[in-house]
Amino acid sequence: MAKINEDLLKERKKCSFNTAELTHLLDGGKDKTLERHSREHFFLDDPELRSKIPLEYLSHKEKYEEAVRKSCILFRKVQELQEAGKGGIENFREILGGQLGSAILKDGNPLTLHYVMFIPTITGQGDFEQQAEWMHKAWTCSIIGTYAQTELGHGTFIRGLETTATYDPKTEEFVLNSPTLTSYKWWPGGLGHSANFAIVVAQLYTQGKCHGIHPFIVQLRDEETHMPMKGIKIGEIGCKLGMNSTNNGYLGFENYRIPRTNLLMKNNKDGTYVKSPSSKLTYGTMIFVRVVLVQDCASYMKKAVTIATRYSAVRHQSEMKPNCPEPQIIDYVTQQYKLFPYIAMSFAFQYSASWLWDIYNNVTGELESGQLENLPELHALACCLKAVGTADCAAGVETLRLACGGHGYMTASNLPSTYGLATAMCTYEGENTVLLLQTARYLIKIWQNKKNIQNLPTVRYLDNALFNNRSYEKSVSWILSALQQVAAAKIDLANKHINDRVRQGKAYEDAWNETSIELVAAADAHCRTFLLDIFNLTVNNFQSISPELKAVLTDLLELYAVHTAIRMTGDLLRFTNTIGKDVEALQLWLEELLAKIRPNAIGIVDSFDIRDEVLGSALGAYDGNVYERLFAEAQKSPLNHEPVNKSFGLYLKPFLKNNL
Ligand SMILES: Cc1cc2nc3c(=O)[nH]c(=O)nc-3n(C[C@H](O)[C@H](O)[C@H](O)COP(=O)(O)OP(=O)(O)OC[C@H]3O[C@@H](n4cnc5c(N)ncnc54)[C@H](O)[C@@H]3O)c2cc1C
Repeated sequence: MAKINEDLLKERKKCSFNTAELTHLLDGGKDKTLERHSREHFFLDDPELRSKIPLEYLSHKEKYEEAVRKSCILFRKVQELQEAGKGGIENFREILGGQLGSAILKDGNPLTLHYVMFIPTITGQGDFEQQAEWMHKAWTCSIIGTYAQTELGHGTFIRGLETTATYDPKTEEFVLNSPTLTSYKWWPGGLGHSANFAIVVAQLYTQGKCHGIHPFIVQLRDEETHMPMKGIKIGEIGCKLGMNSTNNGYLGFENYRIPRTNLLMKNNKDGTYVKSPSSKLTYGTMIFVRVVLVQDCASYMKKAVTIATRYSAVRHQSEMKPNCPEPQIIDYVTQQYKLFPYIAMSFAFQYSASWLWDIYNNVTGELESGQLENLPELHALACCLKAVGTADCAAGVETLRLACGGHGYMTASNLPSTYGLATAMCTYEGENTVLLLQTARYLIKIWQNKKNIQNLPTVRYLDNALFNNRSYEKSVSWILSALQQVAAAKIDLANKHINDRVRQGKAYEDAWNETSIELVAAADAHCRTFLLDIFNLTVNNFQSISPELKAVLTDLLELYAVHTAIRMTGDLLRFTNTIGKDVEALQLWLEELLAKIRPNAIGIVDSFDIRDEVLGSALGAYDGNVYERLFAEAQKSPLNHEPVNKSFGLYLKPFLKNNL
């Protein structure tokens, strides 16, 4: 093993708790940690899954080809695990998500949609015969699918999609068409050149009537030659801010015929179809993906914060006192403020994600037995957690990148591509503002009718939070109560403004739109109370952990609470009993917590136990040999493989000589 940087060695000695204890707690037990290690060993120690040349130096085409090569090996290995009886959802979670997935395929996986959307949609929306026909082929990867919903002209508003599927009773087929340029499918991952099948969402026409959007299974390419089928116009959409190997594609149809049985829904022979009684079941897949995204937020945040915190311990800069040695940058309080709140936030995301996961499983169980009452509450919560989680994660990764100064701007820090992955999450699977408005719609409904509110655990607090008015005290419970009061007041005010506007003669929809800035803020505040509430409950419920670890987790909980409160200072002053003196007290408390966390910062990020291959960063490796690693990475630049580049002879030399 390489020599460990002296500063990191000292930091590790300072740590007041057992890092392995925290690792096991985060993994859900020692056996889970061992299971994760064995999975990491299985994937990360396979030389075939390493790239010989850093992705950044490959052309767009080469990046894609390398990603397909690795994806195939990756999924073959998953199949191997399944055949050995070691299959489980965790393998898919890890290799598709923020840990192993982004370590092996830094710029995205062109086959992800096959597992994340194609298979779940067939499971969720195909009838028994359709599942029998397609699931085996899909699971064994004899076909590769994607999910084609978004079009050039419409993403959020799916009822506005323009692709048509017109039933032809003579041949018992649907005829697919893209009547306009804006009706071209645009964005689906893997659609460009990877998938040969897709779930296509299109407007269903039968007997001259439109029945709205429906999902169809559509073959895109020949299973042998991979040539596009006749009537299919297909390609890749081009370069993006990040995720450049996910092969996002476009797709158009010209009188393309598919069998009637490819409509994913029970429909009878003559095409007069019967709508599924429980279309709400499709919410299940959407909620599932959002739960996974909140987990990914925790993963990306842990990665970024590990990189930036280790780097901050190794990096020395400037003088704090004249003629004293340059301090580690982690000793600047402004630096601590850029790092530690995001360490705390990783915990908040992880705890809320696991809470959401448990509730999701309960509600899915209820759905199967026909109970739908708890679905709206879960849906509202999943929407706002996805929106607030991804927005905070993207902003956090960017803050952490800036915290690494110039070196954070290097792709070798792995912070730029982590940002690319994080910020994409703000848009896909429901654009964030739109999702917050969906949560707001639920909150307004609850506000207007509080009859059953005590049976709804995530909104129960709204019953009387408007009157909390607790005088300041230095406790998480006070902050929670104040945040709840803010959320309630914002919902109340937005509700009042909608009603005022309606009273002035505005249509409800216009009143809603005119109030939507406030509605989004109300949903955001509601979500932040939830994140803090769950963090608080989780830490308080830990029974069998050591007092040293409990103390660290309490520091992080308090930091998360105070940081949230300070970010909402204006709201606290406006809607609660808080006065200027209390804000000053909060600020002092924040500074006190930063100082308390300082000696344990490296220990905490070490406990995340993220392998160097997953961090993929010259700045964040366990050994802290930042400068050596940066130098080694620079040597990989193809420009450094020859002492003089040909552009000298071609352009520079004539230019220099002309200027003589
Ligand atoms: C990396 C990436 C991968 C993707 N992968 C897929 C995929 O595999 N399959 C697929 O089908 N799609 C995919 N998409 C598309 C994605 O689902 C859409 O981009 C997303 O749903 C947002 O829709 P939009 O682009 O039409 O944005 P728009 O809806 O046009 O949003 C633009 C702006 O309008 C605002 N806006 C829109 N509607 C409202 C409203 N009702 N109220 C207030 N404001 C509103 C939004 O807040 C936003 O600010 C992907 C997108 C990205 C970035």
